[in-house]
Amino acid sequence: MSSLTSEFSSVRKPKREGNLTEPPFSLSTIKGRSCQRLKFMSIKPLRLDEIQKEIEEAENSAERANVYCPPSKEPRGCAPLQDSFDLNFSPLATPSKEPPCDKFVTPDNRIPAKVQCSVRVKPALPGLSAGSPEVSFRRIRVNEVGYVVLNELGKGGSSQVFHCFNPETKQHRAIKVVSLENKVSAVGFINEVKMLQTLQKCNRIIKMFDYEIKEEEKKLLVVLEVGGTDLSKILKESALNNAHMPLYMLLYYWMEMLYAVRQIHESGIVHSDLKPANFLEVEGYLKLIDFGISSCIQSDMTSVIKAVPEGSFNYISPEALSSETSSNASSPSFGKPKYKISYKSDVWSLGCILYQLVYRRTPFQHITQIWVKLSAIVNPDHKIDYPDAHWVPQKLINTIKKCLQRNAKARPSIDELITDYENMFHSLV
Ligand SMILES: Nc1ncnc2c1ncn2[C@@H]1O[C@H](COP(=O)(O)OP(=O)(O)OP(=O)(O)O)[C@@H](O)[C@H]1O
Repeated sequence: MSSLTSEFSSVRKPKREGNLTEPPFSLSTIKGRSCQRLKFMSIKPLRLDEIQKEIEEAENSAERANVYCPPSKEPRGCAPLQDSFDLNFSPLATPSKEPPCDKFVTPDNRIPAKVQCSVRVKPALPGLSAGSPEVSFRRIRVNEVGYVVLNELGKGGSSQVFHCFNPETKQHRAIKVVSLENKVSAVGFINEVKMLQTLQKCNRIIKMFDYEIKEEEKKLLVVLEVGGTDLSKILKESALNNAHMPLYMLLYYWMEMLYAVRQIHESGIVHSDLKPANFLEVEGYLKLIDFGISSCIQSDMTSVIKAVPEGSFNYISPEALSSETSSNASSPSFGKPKYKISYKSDVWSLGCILYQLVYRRTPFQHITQIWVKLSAIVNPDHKIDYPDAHWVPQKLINTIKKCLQRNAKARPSIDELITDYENMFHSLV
């Protein structure tokens, strides 16, 4: 953990929850991938997260059935009553049998329906008669601020996100609990915290209120504003309906994505992993989350060089898969592959998402063999299919075509896409 600690020490730790604003950082890192295995691949996807995630999820499914509980003082499951938060509600009726600690019971009044608490009978505690129920909550402490865990909001490769409640301030928060066991993905999460700090002034970026590294437990806890559904879940639901997404919804999501990405590009940041799961609905807006592999671009540059390909397979740009090698023999990177990522790489990913909003699949999703898929993405002779889509204006299909050009320079900028969108919108109303 020593290298991790030093990475983190460059990030100022806020004492208490508050508004975080820090100067930009210029760290470019890798997240969640196996560099060793990549050495043996002819086409090297920089990011094997999807595959790794599935394997890890399968391995850890039993463990993840339980919510996070700091291991130090309390046994997994129930905390002693005196440590519980006073939420000012009556305990539940005594259950006839002692339920297992991990079984949650949901009280039906005074607290939100989704609140989960554990109940066990423990006789002869001060103030409680024998057989009285002990009601305690799963809790998470971040920099001495206590939060009650309400329910799980989502999972990532090495993280769980919980809906939490601060009984003192009565505020709802999302707390991301990240395992730092894997040093490679830990670097990505450190990058994410730094990027989030940089972007706190932007209203289309998820708000981060606080964070803490629990070194002994090898956990990073990040306190965020609570969002609703992410765009991938919205798309899945819409696909289940077996109907096209209504045009007004489609345009709304497209506009929201453009405004969110414009904010990061204006801040000199390339996201590099734009996909529906990384756009979260918060109070009617779409906000960006997950900056694990994003990079700062210096003001006098237009691109950044990466050592390995990065991004999710169905949204990754051709340039993130095509390596160039340095021809300068005196350069330390001589002979090593380099991948040139620019703002236009995000535009490609946005084009893939817009394609998915229209056609309910991504442009290369039908190619199941991974290497065939990656070859198709980089191959200019592979023509992307644009079936008839009479339910959307042709201008929208043209926008997708402009975004999905293999020549990154030919793609429009975010500002141009916003102008296109506004013109199209005005012609529709
Ligand atoms: N602030 C939030 N409010 C509500 N839900 C959230 C919030 N943050 C994350 N989630 C949910 O949790 C899921 C996982 O979060 P996130 O993408 O940040 O994790 P990750 O570990 O970085 O993921 P990945 O492994 O894909 O990089 C999201 O897709 C989303 O559904």
